[in-house]
Amino acid sequence: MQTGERDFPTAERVETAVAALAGPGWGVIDDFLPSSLWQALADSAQRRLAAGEFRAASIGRGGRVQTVIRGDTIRWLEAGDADAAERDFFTLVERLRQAINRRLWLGLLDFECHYARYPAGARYRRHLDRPHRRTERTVTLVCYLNAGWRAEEGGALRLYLDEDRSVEVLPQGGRAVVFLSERFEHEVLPARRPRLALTGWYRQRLHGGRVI
Ligand SMILES: O=C(O)CCC(=O)C(=O)O
Ligand SMILES: [Fe+2]
Repeated sequence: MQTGERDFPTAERVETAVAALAGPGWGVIDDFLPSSLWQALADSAQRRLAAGEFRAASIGRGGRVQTVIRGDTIRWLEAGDADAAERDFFTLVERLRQAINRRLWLGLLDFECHYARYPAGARYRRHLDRPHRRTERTVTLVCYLNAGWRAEEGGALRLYLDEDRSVEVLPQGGRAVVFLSERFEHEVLPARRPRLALTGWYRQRLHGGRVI
């Protein structure tokens, strides 16, 4: 951590995320990232976008680009070329990883994440991040990087809780959503303005295509 202010999320917010996963399996945590950090991350994303580092996202493993299903462009974060804000983010997600493992025994080994930018009108249709345990992805963490988002701008994450219930979460800067990747289908609704997020997954080990 570089500054006291970046020393987030506080133990309380980490605890909220862990309790959400242990209880309903999902949760929304406002101000999970302090404004200094999410704004710095938004700047980093814009810089990487301007440098041409984003690519159209594909579907599934080695999948094809299908913008009807998924219209965002992404840039994976790499520890090797991370800037100061991105390194702070890695420190925070490591803290949460350890807290989850202590409480939930999920055996999370690591974390992969990318920036995702949805141009106005783009969406990501209903899907599961971990279909049939075929991927290592166990816990999804999405952190939003958008200043002053208004409800009428759309772009909510719709999370399907069960057969008849869903919640819609606006991509407000600093807000995080966590959920168990194999349990909750979700979709990104189209927005009226570009929508930026840092999306990541804590992973378990896969062995012969199955989790051990
Ligand atoms: O940006 C979001 O709210 C969710 C993105 C998502 O579902 C994904 O990248 O798998
Ligand atoms: Fe997803």
